[in-house]
Amino acid sequence: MFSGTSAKARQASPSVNGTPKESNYGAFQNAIYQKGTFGSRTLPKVTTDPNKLEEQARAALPPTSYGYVAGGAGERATMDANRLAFRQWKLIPRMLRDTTKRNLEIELFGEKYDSPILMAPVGVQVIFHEDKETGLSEVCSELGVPYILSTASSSSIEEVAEANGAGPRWYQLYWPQDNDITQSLLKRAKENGYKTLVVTLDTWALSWRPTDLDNAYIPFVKGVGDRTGFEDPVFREKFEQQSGKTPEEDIQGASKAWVGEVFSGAAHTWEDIKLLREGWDGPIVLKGIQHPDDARLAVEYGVDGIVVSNHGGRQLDGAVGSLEMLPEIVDAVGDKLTVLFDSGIRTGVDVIKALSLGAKAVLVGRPAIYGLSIAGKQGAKQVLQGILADLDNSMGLAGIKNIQGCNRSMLRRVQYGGDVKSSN
Ligand SMILES: Cc1cc2nc3c(=O)[nH]c(=O)nc-3n(C[C@H](O)[C@H](O)[C@H](O)COP(=O)(O)O)c2cc1C
Ligand SMILES: O=C(O)C(=O)c1ccccc1
Repeated sequence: MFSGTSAKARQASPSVNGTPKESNYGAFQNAIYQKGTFGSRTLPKVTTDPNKLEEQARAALPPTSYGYVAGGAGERATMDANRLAFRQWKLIPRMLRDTTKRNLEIELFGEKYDSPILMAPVGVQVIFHEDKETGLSEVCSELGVPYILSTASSSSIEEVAEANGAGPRWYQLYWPQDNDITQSLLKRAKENGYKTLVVTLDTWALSWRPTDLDNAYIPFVKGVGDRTGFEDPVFREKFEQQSGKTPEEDIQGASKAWVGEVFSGAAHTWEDIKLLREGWDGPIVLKGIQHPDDARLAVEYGVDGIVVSNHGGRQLDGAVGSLEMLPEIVDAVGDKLTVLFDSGIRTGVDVIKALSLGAKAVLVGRPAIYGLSIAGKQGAKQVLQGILADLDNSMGLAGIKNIQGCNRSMLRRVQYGGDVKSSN
């Protein structure tokens, strides 16, 4: 694989006495050119073109898995809106600022991170590649990218912690109805070194997803992606008491019970945030916020952060593009809690736009999963490295030296949106 941006390599240039740590994500770009020009000509198996990635993944995957990751809700109007929202902001580059050396470091909840990119929680990764969550969390650790493990994972909380090793990891909660089960999940996440809790609010029921409906494809009713539940001591005990069987003896029954716990009702309300606090002393981040008033409520209820997200257009169709809401939300609460962003990030420039509109960091979903689908964990690593290299390079070209340099003075809102996709 290409060298250049491993955590090890970057440890060679730590920040000393407050001297800014220099990024070397650009080494990845150089390595690709070198290999192609002078080397074995083993060019990247995974395309560097953001507009071709989805197509490569389609060729690599069974139609059901492809439909699951690439699909969205309804007529995909929210998915389109996510990309169009990015097209409406353009960068205004600055010159003669000597940005040859950049620093991409950020701080979230008192912890330093190498870059403003996190791996979004994505469930059932085994349907994309056998490397699944363990493999992806391993390469995220190599890149210093925080890995957010989904409750709907196909690897266990414990296995992922081991694969992720010393890497930063967060835990995403699909919030069970039963508080005993919730507390048990929080305890396991905490014991296994997950530092921040991300509570997803927008998927208390699955949306109308035509591709999956036409394929009649829903992995977790057959036990795939249900390990978190099946292995949970409290869920097991309750299920066994009720059915007289272990989850393994009655996979269908246990799947139904587990899906019922996490995806079958909107019983939670703002007051319930207190229940989460009982079992979690670390930072709590609410994922799926789109309305400034909900952001204000998040402040009122004392959470530490939010992810401005519409779940990558996979939940409510016809919803506003996620980036569209970001500036308003930042204006409403940006100094009171940490605002993160996702839905539609495809390039390094997208990252600059989201940060310039006030997000402190962004989550990347589908692109990394396409990489995983095409070439396993190394494929996912290439995609994430590519976005990091593009971010680093584009910051330099725009005249931005560090993350603080990403601000609204860098942006112009335009009327022309252009196509959702362009090709060359
Ligand atoms: C296949 C797939 C599975 C997902 N599973 C989860 C999940 O288990 N939990 C969650 O909070 N979000 C989940 N998401 C949403 C992502 O965390 C993220 O919000 C979204 O992918 C961001 O949009 P993007 O794909 O355009 O980057 C999933 C997304 C995809 C594509
Ligand atoms: O598909 C999703 O978007 C998602 O969040 C999910 C829901 C259930 C299981 C796995 C992923």
